[in-house]
Amino acid sequence: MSLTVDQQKQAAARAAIDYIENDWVVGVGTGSTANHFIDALATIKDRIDGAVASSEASAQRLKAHGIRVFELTAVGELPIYVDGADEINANLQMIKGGGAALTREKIVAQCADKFICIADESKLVRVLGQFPLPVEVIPMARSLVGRAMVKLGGHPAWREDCVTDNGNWIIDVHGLTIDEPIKLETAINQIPGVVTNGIFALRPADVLLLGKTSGVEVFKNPASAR
Ligand SMILES: O=C[C@H](O)[C@H](O)[C@H](O)COP(=O)(O)O
Repeated sequence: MSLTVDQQKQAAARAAIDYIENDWVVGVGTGSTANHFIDALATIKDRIDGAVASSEASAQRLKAHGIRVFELTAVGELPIYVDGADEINANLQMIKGGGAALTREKIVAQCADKFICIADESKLVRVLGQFPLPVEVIPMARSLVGRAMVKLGGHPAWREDCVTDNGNWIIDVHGLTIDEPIKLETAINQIPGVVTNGIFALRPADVLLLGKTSGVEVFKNPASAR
């Protein structure tokens, strides 16, 4: 058996189904790996109550499968959140937002008791930052935030063709070596006009289901009690 990258994503997504208990409302992420998870969730839709989506795209896909989609405000807390990542390190800290859904993803993840990251093996890195760091900004703050990112050692690029589900813009910051993810996540979020940035270190994943060419490997966050 030698799984392709897409098969690795699908295998990780299917493995996440084992963590879903009856009558749960499931927090659902965004992206190609999360799409595999939504498709897998459809196979057990009769034993769950529904889902909370982290993007309009995921909400549409869930609804197309006949899965009930709740507003987060109607549910409050969630037992679980399942999502992909652009990069993840050994502490299960991540870069997310390649699909511009980072802010809603961070909000839904924060409401979840357990965060399961599903990813193909290319996403596992030693140090975060090879993938350009997405930062969601209020449009009028784009230049201000860009200059601040240069001071932090990055090379910002405006994702010109992108408006987020929240009506904001994305700056992708290249050239960062993120040795201290919590520190940088916190620092960037202090810049006026930043909605949030794509470092998920203050709230890392609890479990990583990593699809590899040989199958799925499970990593547990040693710092997590969940
Ligand atoms: O905004 C998008 C999300 O953070 C995704 O989870 C991330 O980009 C990974 O996407 P994919 O599963 O397509 O690699």
